[in-house]
Amino acid sequence: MAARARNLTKTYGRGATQVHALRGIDLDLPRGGFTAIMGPSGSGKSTLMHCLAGLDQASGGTVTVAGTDLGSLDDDALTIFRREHVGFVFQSFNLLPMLTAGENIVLPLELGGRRIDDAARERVRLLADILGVADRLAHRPAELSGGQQQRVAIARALITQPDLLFADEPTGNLDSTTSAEVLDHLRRSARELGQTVVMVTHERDAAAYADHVVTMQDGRIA
Ligand SMILES: Nc1ncnc2c1ncn2[C@@H]1O[C@H](COP(=O)(O)OP(=O)(O)OP(=O)(O)O)[C@@H](O)[C@H]1O
Repeated sequence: MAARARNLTKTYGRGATQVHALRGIDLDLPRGGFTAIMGPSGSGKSTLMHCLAGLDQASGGTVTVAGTDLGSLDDDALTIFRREHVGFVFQSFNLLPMLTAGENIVLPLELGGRRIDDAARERVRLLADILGVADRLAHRPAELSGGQQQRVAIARALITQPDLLFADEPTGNLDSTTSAEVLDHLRRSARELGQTVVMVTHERDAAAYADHVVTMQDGRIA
């Protein structure tokens, strides 16, 4: 199992303004699986993702990622844990404009103090191939389409071989044809690389690309 949540709860605020964003979530994310988290606005999708990714502390229950109980880590340890075990893709692609696509992809390795050796270069080639951006590596983000930028962002998130890749509304800024292309490449990444992918989405069409769909309703899994 790549990740596991047990009786996960998250409460914001106190007293009259208290919000129970998560009301006891049990969830298993199988290694190499592509899971979509769906549900209406305010149902707790982002909160669940943030707790699973170690971006936010749960109020109760446990989250285990790659065998580590996230509740046992302090803030510094959590930051290191995220850098080594978790990848993120957002609605806005967040590529650095002055770097080429290839330089953006290896950035997480450099930030983690790792050398760009032959194995790293080989992984860049493999990811660029699977994500269909092999002929775009020397271009800057401004010279790429939105879909290409998002596929570069996915390659960047996968370069460290994270135990979990989180994609938060990854096609929110893309038209439907481009979205389909990005989702197809995301699914290929899960299948061909054995990467565990968790995607938060509003859209049923997007969720249809996943192997498993988790539907949230008022802080619970429906
Ligand atoms: N920082 C916060 N402080 C207080 N309440 C919050 C906070 N973050 C989220 N909430 C509340 O928790 C509930 C769940 O929010 P969450 O963002 O997880 O939902 P969501 O399903 O991701 O919604 P959307 O699809 O609109 O992004 C909502 O009622 C929201 O208002």
